[in-house]
Formats: sequence, structure tokens, C-alpha cells
Amino acid sequence: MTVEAPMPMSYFDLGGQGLIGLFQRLPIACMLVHAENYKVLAINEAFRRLFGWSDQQVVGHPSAELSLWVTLNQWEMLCGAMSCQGRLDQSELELRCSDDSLRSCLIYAEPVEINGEACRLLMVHDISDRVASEKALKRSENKFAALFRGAPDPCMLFEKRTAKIADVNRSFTEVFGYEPTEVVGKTAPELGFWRFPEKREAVIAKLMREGRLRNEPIDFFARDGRVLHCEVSSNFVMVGEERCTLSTLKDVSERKRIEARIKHQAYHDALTGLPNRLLLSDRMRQHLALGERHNLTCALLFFDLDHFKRINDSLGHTCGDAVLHEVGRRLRAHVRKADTVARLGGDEFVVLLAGLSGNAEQVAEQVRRTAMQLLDAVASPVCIEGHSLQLGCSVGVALAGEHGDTAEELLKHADTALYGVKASGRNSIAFFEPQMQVAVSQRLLLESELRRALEEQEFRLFYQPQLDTRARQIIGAEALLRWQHPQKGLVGPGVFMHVLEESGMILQTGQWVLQEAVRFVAHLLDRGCVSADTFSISINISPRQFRQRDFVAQVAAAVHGQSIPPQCLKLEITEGIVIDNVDDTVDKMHELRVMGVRFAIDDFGTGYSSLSYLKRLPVDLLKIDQSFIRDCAGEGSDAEIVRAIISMARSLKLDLIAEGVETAEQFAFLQQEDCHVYQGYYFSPAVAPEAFCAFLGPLAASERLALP
Ligand SMILES: Nc1nc2c(ncn2[C@@H]2O[C@H](COP(=O)(O)O[C@H]3[C@@H](O)[C@H](n4cnc5c(=O)[nH]c(N)nc54)O[C@@H]3COP(=O)(O)O)[C@@H](O)[C@H]2O)c(=O)[nH]1
Repeated sequence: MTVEAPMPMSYFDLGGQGLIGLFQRLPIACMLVHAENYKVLAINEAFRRLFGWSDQQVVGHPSAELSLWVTLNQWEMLCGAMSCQGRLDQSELELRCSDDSLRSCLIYAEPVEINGEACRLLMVHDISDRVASEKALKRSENKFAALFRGAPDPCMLFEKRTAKIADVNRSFTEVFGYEPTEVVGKTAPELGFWRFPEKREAVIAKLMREGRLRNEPIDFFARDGRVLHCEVSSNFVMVGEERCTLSTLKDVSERKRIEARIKHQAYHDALTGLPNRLLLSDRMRQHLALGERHNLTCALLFFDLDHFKRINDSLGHTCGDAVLHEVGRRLRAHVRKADTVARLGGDEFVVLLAGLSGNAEQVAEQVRRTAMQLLDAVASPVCIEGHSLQLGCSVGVALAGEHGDTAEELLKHADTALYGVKASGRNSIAFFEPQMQVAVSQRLLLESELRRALEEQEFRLFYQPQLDTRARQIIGAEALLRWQHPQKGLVGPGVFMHVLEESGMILQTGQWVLQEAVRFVAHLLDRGCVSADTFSISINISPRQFRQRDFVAQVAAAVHGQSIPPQCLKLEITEGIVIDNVDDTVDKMHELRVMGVRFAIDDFGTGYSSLSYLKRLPVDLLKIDQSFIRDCAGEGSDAEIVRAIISMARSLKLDLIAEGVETAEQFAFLQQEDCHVYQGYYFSPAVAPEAFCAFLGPLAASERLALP
């Protein structure tokens, strides 16, 4: 550290008044001491101002005794130097002020002669401010170094001049795997750790333009080749004399992975990994917009697996999940990369065919062909958990432009078309047609009307007699649901039963039917109209109703609630219920059978009609389906089927009833085949409870029902 050299004092004659004045006015703090006894001869104004010492406290005192020195050592050192060299080159030390504060000073001494006496002129240059700022700088440099080293994120320091790496911190080594010795002195391109080096120029330009970078997403390679997704923040710093770029490379790879996973979950179906409704809608919007620009179109194919519920119910959900997985895979495998296969939930899949070109007919033909291929792909047998399954599906199609301009419209119309396929027999394809919309609206209206009907208790039970012609008496009745519509009058179940089923309202309705039918039997028994030994009421049990976990308890509560003999209740189930889940069906039937409740297999002959399952079931009665009765008296095969069913019932020792008997010919044929229990319009349709009671009076049934 250098300070401008003071004017040589040996020429001053302090004895002269002029020089005393000059000494006093010198801007630098001065002290004149005797060269032999080192007593202080004088101090100047600048000295007094700097240290606050007065003439009395200093002048005439031996220098060594001055409180000016922080330690005695200081003066001895100065003295030693002065006596050796006769002068003192600048020496840096701290001196004490009168208020005990300390000042950092540079001190010089020059020999002078005053009135013939050898003296020493000590000049003191106050460098306190500079020392303080140097200390502050040092402190801040230390702080910077500490922060740099200990920063939790990887940090790199680049020399701006050379672009070379000047330093890296511990975290850099930990995350990137490079030791400082491997990187310091190299430039970033030499290190080759940018994943996309071509982007570096632009990033540097931005840093220069804006003077800093904030969370700039940049990918790097770690030493072992892993890709690190980083957010880089940079700014310029001075390190010593060097202008540097300090960059923090925050590793956000884990956060990105989590974000990507969350995003994937938000846009994909968890079971199949296929896009979900959200992503499908997004893709549709994109394709619709692109299509407009490039004169292309797209189509939406809405898939629904036929009878998927049966697989779930009978083989379990794990098997059901595997089926859905396989269906998703097959659909994906049969479309192009640009197309989207999405799962909306349950057994509903949607395929978006994109980039279609040509006129309306060509597009429709193209879509029809693809839909057929997809239908075939789904239909080829699949082996899951040892079960060989044959799947079927229904497909509703909506074409962009022709059937809708927005994603929502297309989805809605493809769904409507699907509804149309299902209504007309499943396992095929239907393109959207405006009248389908009407059907859907009517269906929704019917559903809401049925909800109201349930609340307003508009349902009624009618009873259709069942007759034993040998005993010539009514041995039972089938309870059949009717809807007493406030405007339309009496509505049959053919109009609304499917809606009750699909909407789940059948559960509430079915329970009402059960209680109402049991109440009616109790009423007939109380009035002595029927005998518990010969009479029973049959009620139809829907699959959903039967599958309820507490179904057995519901039946028990109804029977016990009205105290009727359980054998007066007969439950009609279809073969479909049995096949859906044989074990559950058998268990429930056994429980109810033990209680005394009886069972009839309804619509027998239309389903599987398998002897093997029939033998396992605690069934009392087979009902020959009316479709076979219709033509049984004719030339066709129905007569043979009826004979086969009759012989099957006989060999299994089951009761038999022929339903839907409408004509004398049918009746005669059945009599001849030794079938004697009937239900049908030939005898009576289902009638209101009061009318049914009228059949049962003291007169013989034959008279009331015009039995032959
Ligand atoms: N789960 C429930 N299903 C029910 C209930 N009530 C009825 N149903 C089911 O609705 C289907 C249609 O019933 P419906 O219109 O009442 O028709 C029944 C008879 O009226 C009709 N029938 C009777 N005899 C003849 C005939 O000589 N000719 C002819 N064309 N039709 C006739 O058959 C229906 C009875 O069939 P089935 O049930 O198979 O014995 C009907 O399939 C019921 O299952 C209910 O409360 N719950």
C-alpha cells in the first residue's frame, strides 16, 4: 500500500514562525519528537483533530508514555526502525484516540533539525476508512465463498473474460458427479455437459441482454450420462478483481418426474393407461381445429362391451380388469399412431380416427371399415385366467362435420348412436342419426317419469291366473307390474321395465312388488279364498334384484312380515341369472328353499337349458316359454322343443307350466303331451286384484274362467 510521500522536513526550520505556522497548517497529522530523548516537542492541528489529544496531554511527555500507542511494543518497534535507518518508512498500525477508539494509520518518520537539535518528524496518515472497507470486502468475500461452497444447489462460477469454469461447489460434485479438478479451467463446451448444446448460444444471449437468468429450464448430462433437468439462475458477480458469472443449477428432475406422473394420471385411465375423457376431448379439439385448416376430418367411435357385467360378476373383477386391458390393447393395435384410443370408464372405450380425407361417402366407408375391423379384433376369443372368453361389443359412430362440430357434440352423438345399437340388438355398428336423439330424449323423459311414478305410488300389481286342468282349479297367479299413468292410463312393463333395470330403479320397484304380492297372498288366505296347500303367487325377480347382497333377507322379511306360509311364494328367475354367477345363485336359492320359498325357471328353453346346472339348482318348476307355445300346434320344430322340455321336467321330477297359451289348438296339444298346468290369454289375461278375487269364489274355476 503506498501513500504520496510527504515533503522532506529536514529543510524546515521550526524555529522560524513561518514554519511553525506551516507545520500547524499541514493537512497531515504530525508529531515532532526529540531524536535523543524522544520527548514530544509539538503536535499539529491535524494531529489534534485526528486523535483528540491536546497539547497538554502530549507535548513535553516522553513518546513511549503516550496513550497514543496501543501497546508499548508499537513505539519500541518504531524507535528501533528510526534509530537504525534514521527514518521510518511507512508502517501500518493502529493508534488510540483520546476517546479510546482506534484508528488505522500509516506512519512515517523523517529526521529534521530544529534549532540545531536533531529531531524526528512523525507523520500519520489516517487509513481507517480504507482499512474498514477492505475488511468489509474481505468479510463479504468470505461470506460469498462460504455461501458458494455450502449452497444446497449445484453452483458454478465462470470467468466472464475467458468463459472458463473458475469454481464449482460441493453440491455440483454431488449432483453432477464431477470433481472440481475435472472441470475447473474448462469451458462448458469442453466439458460437454449440455444436453442440447445448440441452445447454449440463445441462453447466453439472454443472460447478456437481461443481465441475469431466472429459473431457465436447461437439461444437462451428469458425469454418468444421466439426464438432469435443471432450472438455471445466473448473474454477474465480482470475485476479487475478476468479473464472473455465478450460475445455480437447481436439479428439478424429481419434481419434473412427479409433475409428469401427476399429469399422466390426470389425463390417463389408471387401469389401461389409455387416454381418459379429458385427454380425448383435448385431442378432439386439436384435430377439429387442424382439420379445418388442412381440409381433413375425424370420426368418433364409441365402444361398449356387450354383457361385460356378466364377466365381472361371474369371474370376478380381476378377470374383468384383464379383459378391459386386453380390449384396450387390441383397439390400440388396430389403429394408426395419430388416432386416439381412450377409456372413459367401465367398459366404455372411444376411438378417435383422425386425419380422414375424401368426400362424405368415402369418409363414412373408411370409418365403417375400420369400425368393423375393430369389432372383429375385440370379438376374437381371449383366454384370461384359464377362461376362454368370446367378447362382443357395440359401436356408435359420429362423424365430424356431419354429426357435430364440437368435441362435446360428437361424443354425445356417438353415445346416442351406441344407444341405438344396443336397443336394436348389440354387437354391431350404427352411425348417428338425428332420430336417435329423439329416442334418447324419450328414454330420459321416461326415466324421470318413472321416478315420479315411484314417489307417487302409481305402480299396481295385476294377477294372471295359473290353472291346473286336472284338478280343475286355480293353483296360483303370476304377479305382473302395471303403471297407472295419470294421462296414458294402464301401461304394461314392456314399455318401462328395461328403463327400471338400466337405471337401477328395479331394486326399489322389485322390493315393492315383493311386499305387495305377499300382502295380496296374506289377504287371500285371510279371506279363505285360497288354500296354502295348493295356491302360490309367482313374482318375477330381475337379475339386479337377485344379485343384491341382502336379497334373501328381503324375501324373509316380506314373508315373515305378513306371516304367510313361505311355500305360497314362488320366485321366477331366468336362466340368465343362474349363468351369471352359478355359485351365488345356488347359495341364495338354497337359503330360500330351506325357508320354504319355491322357485320357477322362467322363459325355459330360450337360454342355456342345460341339464347339468338344472340338476344343481333347487328348482320346483319349469315355465315353458311362450315363444315355443305360439307354434307348438303347427308343423315346425317348436312342438319337438316343447316335448323335449316336458320330458326333461319329468325326468328331473319338476313341475311344469306352459305360459302364453292363447288358443284351443295349443291347449289341446299340451293336454295331449301330458302338460296340465297353464297360464295364458286363453284362460285370462292378468287382471286387477279385485277381478282376480272374483275368480276365486265358491264357484268352480271352470265356470268363472270358461274352462273347457
Ligand atoms: N322383474 C319384474 N319383471 C316383471 C314384473 N312384471 C312383469 N315383468 C316382466 O315384464 C315382462 C312383460 O310382462 P307383461 O307385459 O305383463 O306380460 C306378461 C303377460 O301379460 C304375458 N302373457 C301372458 N299370457 C299371454 C298370452 O297368452 N299371450 C301373450 N302374448 N302374452 C301373454 O306374458 C308376460 C309374462 O311373461 P313371463 O314373465 O315370462 O311369465 C315379462 O316378461 C315379465 O317378466 C315384475 O314385477 N318384476
